[in-house]
Amino acid sequence: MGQTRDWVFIIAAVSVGILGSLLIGQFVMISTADARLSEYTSTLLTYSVNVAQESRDTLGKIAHSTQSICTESDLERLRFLAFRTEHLRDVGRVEDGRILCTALWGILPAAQPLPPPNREQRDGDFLWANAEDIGGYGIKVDMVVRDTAIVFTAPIAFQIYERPASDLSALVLTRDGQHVYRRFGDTKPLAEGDATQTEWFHLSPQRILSRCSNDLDICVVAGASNADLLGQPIVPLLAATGMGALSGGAFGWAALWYRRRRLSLSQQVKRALADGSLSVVYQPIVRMRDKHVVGVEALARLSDEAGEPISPEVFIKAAEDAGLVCEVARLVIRRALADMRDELLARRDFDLSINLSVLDVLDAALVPYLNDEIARNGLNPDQIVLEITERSTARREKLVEAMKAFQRSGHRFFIDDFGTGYSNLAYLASLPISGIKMDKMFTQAIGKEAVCSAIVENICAISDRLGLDLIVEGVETEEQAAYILQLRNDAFGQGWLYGKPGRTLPSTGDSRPHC
Ligand SMILES: Nc1nc2c(ncn2[C@@H]2O[C@@H]3COP(=O)(O)O[C@H]4[C@@H](O)[C@H](n5cnc6c(=O)[nH]c(N)nc65)O[C@@H]4COP(=O)(O)O[C@H]3[C@H]2O)c(=O)[nH]1
Repeated sequence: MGQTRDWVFIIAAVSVGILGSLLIGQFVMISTADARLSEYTSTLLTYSVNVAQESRDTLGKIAHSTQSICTESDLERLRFLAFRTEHLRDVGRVEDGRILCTALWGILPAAQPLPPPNREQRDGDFLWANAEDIGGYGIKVDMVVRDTAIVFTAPIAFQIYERPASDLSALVLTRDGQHVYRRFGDTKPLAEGDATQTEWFHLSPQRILSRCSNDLDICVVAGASNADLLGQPIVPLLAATGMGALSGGAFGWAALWYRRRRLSLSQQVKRALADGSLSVVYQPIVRMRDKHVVGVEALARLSDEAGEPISPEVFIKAAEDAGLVCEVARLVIRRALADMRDELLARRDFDLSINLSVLDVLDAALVPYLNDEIARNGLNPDQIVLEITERSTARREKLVEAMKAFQRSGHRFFIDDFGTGYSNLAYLASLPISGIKMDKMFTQAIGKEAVCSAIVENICAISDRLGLDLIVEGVETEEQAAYILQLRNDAFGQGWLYGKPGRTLPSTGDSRPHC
């Protein structure tokens, strides 16, 4: 059942991955198409406006001429104007709807009647698009007439736009769309389309964009039709699908693995609590100047099904997440008090340090539990040292209150892993503590990293000034011990130099490692 559910989850993740990658692919395609379309529309509009502006300027110059029309001097001026234009083929004169003369043809032997115009503009200009058989030569041409002036747009004026890329098309037209100046490519989809389709939320593969001139009655509606991922060649399509399937599958597998690992970790803690296989080891704490053992730290141990040890930092976190950490604390307290009972009773200067998580300290039922266990074993509460590592400042006030409850019962607190996380100096002042444990990362940097050595010096000096005991963690070499001792002669030490964590109590004063 569980396996079937896992497979369904993986298949769902693969499907989501494929869908996601196809969606991303489609987004990439449309944004690329939109960028091309925007560029194409802008350049075509600019070009069309230039052509129209040249027509208008030339018409203005001819219409406002004071010359009598089609006289030799008028023709000379027309030729001059025609010669200077870039996008016009010819310019001329009309009267009563007939062409009388042009710069190119001179005076026509017979005046040529104009066909009815396609459009009359508000400013009085008449427009013809593709007017046929002008001059009787079978020529198709675009023309504009103003008063007695006529200009003919050069048929090749838009030549560079005549053959757009196969997926592009465009219409150059008036703002109301009634008069089309030019068509490029297959403009059928443009007539049917919606010019807002380049908005990001339109995933349509047919992209349409419309832009208009601010000054002239000219707009460009352009379209790109190649923004369809599914219409692409099979290889990139398969590649996108494969990538999506792979990433979806990998994500699904990783999520399952993470869930299983977390589940199994908390289940292992639960089982170990039930069958008692969660064990406790003890590491000696010594007075560094004479290596006299003054106490032990109880450390919880858990192994996986293959017998491999699981780091306490990992399973304690899992226990915290699964709401089991208070049970772990009770088991460690019960075991450690029983294991160390004889030594604690025999030596009043011998302490037992127990790690508590913040959740343990906040657990109001733990104080009576600890007191009951101490009383049951006939021990002194001041021989029990509680170590906490504060990693969050969020519940500081509550934490201080809870710590005071333990303190009232005679227990002492040490801040563990001092120098990491939030256990800073300002924090020290606010906590009811007897001492600090300097994190092993500083000890192990002694003689190697100048910055850490400086921190060690400061920790030694400040703890001394505040009257706090100092336990130095992770002492592995005589050099580290010597360095600490010249800073604080009364420091306590814990580390492999004095003894590794072991199941049994290290014998008093013995500095040899216990494994
Ligand atoms: N490299 C090196 N390491 C040394 C040396 N001397 C001691 N250590 C290791 O340093 C850690 C000291 O414990 P901690 O700072 O309280 O840090 C502890 C403590 O925060 C937590 N922990 C362990 N047992 C318990 C428990 O019963 N309850 C709670 N809440 N936390 C626990 O897990 C942490 C890690 O515990 P361990 O893996 O046992 O790791 C232990 C110990 O094995 C040394 O010379 N060199």
